[in-house]
Amino acid sequence: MTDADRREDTRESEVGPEPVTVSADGCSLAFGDLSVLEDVSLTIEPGEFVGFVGPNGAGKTTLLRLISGALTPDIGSVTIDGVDVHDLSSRASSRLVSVVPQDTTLSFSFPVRDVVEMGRHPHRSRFSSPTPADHEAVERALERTRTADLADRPIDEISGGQRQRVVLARAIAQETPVMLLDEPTASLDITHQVETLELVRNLVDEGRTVVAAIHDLDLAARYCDRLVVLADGGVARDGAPSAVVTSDVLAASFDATAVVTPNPVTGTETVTAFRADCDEDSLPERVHVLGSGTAAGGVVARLEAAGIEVTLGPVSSGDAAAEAARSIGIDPLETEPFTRLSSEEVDSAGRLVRDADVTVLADFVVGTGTRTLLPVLDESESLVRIETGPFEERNAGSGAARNRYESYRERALEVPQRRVLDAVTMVFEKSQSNPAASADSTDG
Ligand SMILES: Nc1ncnc2c1ncn2[C@@H]1O[C@H](COP(=O)(O)OP(=O)(O)OP(=O)(O)O)[C@@H](O)[C@H]1O
Repeated sequence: MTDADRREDTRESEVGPEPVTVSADGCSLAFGDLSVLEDVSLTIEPGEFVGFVGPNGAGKTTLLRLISGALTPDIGSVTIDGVDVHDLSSRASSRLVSVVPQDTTLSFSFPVRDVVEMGRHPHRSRFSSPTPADHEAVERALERTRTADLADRPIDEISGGQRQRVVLARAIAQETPVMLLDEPTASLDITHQVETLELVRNLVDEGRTVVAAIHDLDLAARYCDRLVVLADGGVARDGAPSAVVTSDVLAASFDATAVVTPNPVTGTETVTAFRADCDEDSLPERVHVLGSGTAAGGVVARLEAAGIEVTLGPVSSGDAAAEAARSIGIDPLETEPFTRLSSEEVDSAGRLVRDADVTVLADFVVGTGTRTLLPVLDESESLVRIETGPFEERNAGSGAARNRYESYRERALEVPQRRVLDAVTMVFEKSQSNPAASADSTDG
């Protein structure tokens, strides 16, 4: 054993067993004149899965590279379990931290198994052959990433997504207490995205500390314990996904118009972002939505995200639109399903329509519950309608009421169904085409 190896081994034993803590303390870094990170401090606790999120160019990769020791901060330091990463030999640091880079292109043509086996190098002394334990670790990593069937293929002859899983396998075979992943799901199809993040989650549950830059906020919220938003050179927000993935944070850090609703299946935050292509000063202040289902729910969410005051109803309790509205803090005018509206309910609906600058009919159904509502539409200054399926099917058997509704349909500005989530744009178009918004509006 050389002196250098002995020094490395001493440092390795100082680092201690897993799990470990990662800390960045007052880190600043500039590339020439471009300041990328300024005074960034954060601590990642042992066994935590932390996601770095933020707009393009915010410094997520740069911070990961600071943590891995590939870059040195101009000011500040990064420590892993109290040891400055720059005091570690490259071998010692490779036994502590594995990295899956954003660009997984490799400049050689080795078989996949050999690439994964490279993850074992930090565990062996130079020039020694792989041990049975090394072989086992490699096979386990191939299995866990479902790349065993690729093991004999040359790395430069597999797809980008397959290569990404192989590079993750190499990092797993490295058996480090800390893993740094830069966009680990970027080239993966939807099944492999979920599979990969569940695998990472398992690695975390086994005690590893994982930090990953992730663009997909829904996936980040679903799998990470904690999210750190990087923006404008610093940590803009740091906390549990539910505290970080909010429309306010997205507006402030990503300059995004977005609505955040609970995913109906996972219960975690789901982000729906929209184009910001309207002149906000010309938008109506208040819009009433009449309708049901995901069409009405989507319109409500979209308008609310644009800062418009939105009302909804009457809508049957339990309807998807009512649920969507409530999840973003809007109280709909709710009624019993399949029952005639009371005169009070019709009056309330009339008030909401009158008070709104624009009324949106979103998959409005002319049924027992809603036919008494039709006269209320006369109160509307400006109608927009969206139908995401055949009107005839939805309203089959509605008889005379249906004929009456047809006249309102004709008056309404029709928008194609694919634009349900462009509700702001269409409402904007309507208010532009009808600036006076007079009570006797007959345009359409
Ligand atoms: N080696 C480099 N030399 C000069 N500038 C660099 C270098 N690496 C990154 N930058 C710049 O630093 C800034 C941060 O880049 P970084 O890759 O860390 O951002 P990111 O948040 O990971 O972005 P993305 O989401 O697009 O992957 C960018 O403006 C980028 O152009």
